[in-house]
Amino acid sequence: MLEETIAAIRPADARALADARAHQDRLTKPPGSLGVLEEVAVRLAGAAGVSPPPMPVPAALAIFAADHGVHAQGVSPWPQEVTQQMVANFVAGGAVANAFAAQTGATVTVVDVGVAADLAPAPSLLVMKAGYGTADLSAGPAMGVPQAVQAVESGISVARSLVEGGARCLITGDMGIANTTASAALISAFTGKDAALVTGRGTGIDDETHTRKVAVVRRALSVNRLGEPLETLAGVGGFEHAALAGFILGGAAAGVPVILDGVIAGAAALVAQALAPAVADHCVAGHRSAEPGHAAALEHLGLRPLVDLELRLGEGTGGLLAHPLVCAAVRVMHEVATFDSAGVTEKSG
Ligand SMILES: Cc1cc2ncn([C@H]3O[C@H](COP(=O)(O)O)[C@@H](O)[C@H]3O)c2cc1C
Ligand SMILES: O=C(O)c1cccnc1
Repeated sequence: MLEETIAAIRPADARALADARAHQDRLTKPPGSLGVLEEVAVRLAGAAGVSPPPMPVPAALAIFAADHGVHAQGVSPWPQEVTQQMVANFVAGGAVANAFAAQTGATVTVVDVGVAADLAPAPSLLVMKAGYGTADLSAGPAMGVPQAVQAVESGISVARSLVEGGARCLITGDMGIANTTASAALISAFTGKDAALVTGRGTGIDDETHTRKVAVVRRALSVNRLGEPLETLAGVGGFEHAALAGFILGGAAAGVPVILDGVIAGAAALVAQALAPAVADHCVAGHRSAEPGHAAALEHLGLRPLVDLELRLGEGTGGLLAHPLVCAAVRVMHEVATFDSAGVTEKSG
């Protein structure tokens, strides 16, 4: 399933890109006046292979939840059980992600890919466990490569079934106490940036905890074999990173744009990009998180974030906030008159 998905991902279509740029310049506005939004619409045209690209509605958020053995190293101030408690909150509709999803009309699907407990069944909860939390990545591999592949394929199948159900835009979400530690390790491994530069304060840690977190990330990078993308993922990643990488690949393979959330999605997108370099053509960076590793990941992916509101929450919140902007960018391509059709005189010279 993974190989087939990778093989189905096409780079941006040059003809659709050129058509979209030309169309932007015929619309009744000074060329370039919509700034970054013009580039967003052009990117979506390239990804879809047609200009104008389809409207990215309806949108579907998938929140991948998992626990982390590295939590035992004291890298997060929050107890591990907050992961499962927040899953219950998502399915009850009580989290920030639910409020933002309602605001933009996105559906919310929660996927247990490795929470360290059995959760109460709920209609919006999919159980696709690759394990009950990862092993401590600072002591050895977080998971086996077969487990990583299983979680990646879970993400692919969630993307596929959301698209089969009518979704025309996928938004990434995550929940997993201590997952900013695994994110920093993945980002350091894939970008080559030093652990100290990409390790942030997650949910809010003091200086002493931050120093310990950087040391934990360094240890993770030295005790694990970092080679093939899946080996690196299995060594220092989390089950939600693996599933998110699959979700991103699955959306791209299905021809549907994927709006990335924050640092966890950024780390997962690096895995996806290492497996299928063209995948970034199908992604939109929803926002830039306050986590320093996120900017490093986006730079490596060649993506420019749409929103910068100092968010540091995850769950998909930054991706959800960007969705109306992406919709507006595409709507312009469908609905704005051209100079010819509206009888507006173009600039001279
Ligand atoms: C109540 C609560 C809700 C959250 N929603 C997302 N996160 C975010 O914070 C966690 C990562 O930060 P760290 O690595 O510092 O533990 C992840 O679960 C992420 O999704 C939350 C964290 C908390 C505490
Ligand atoms: O960038 C994020 O998405 C993020 C930052 C801090 C904690 N959780 C998530």
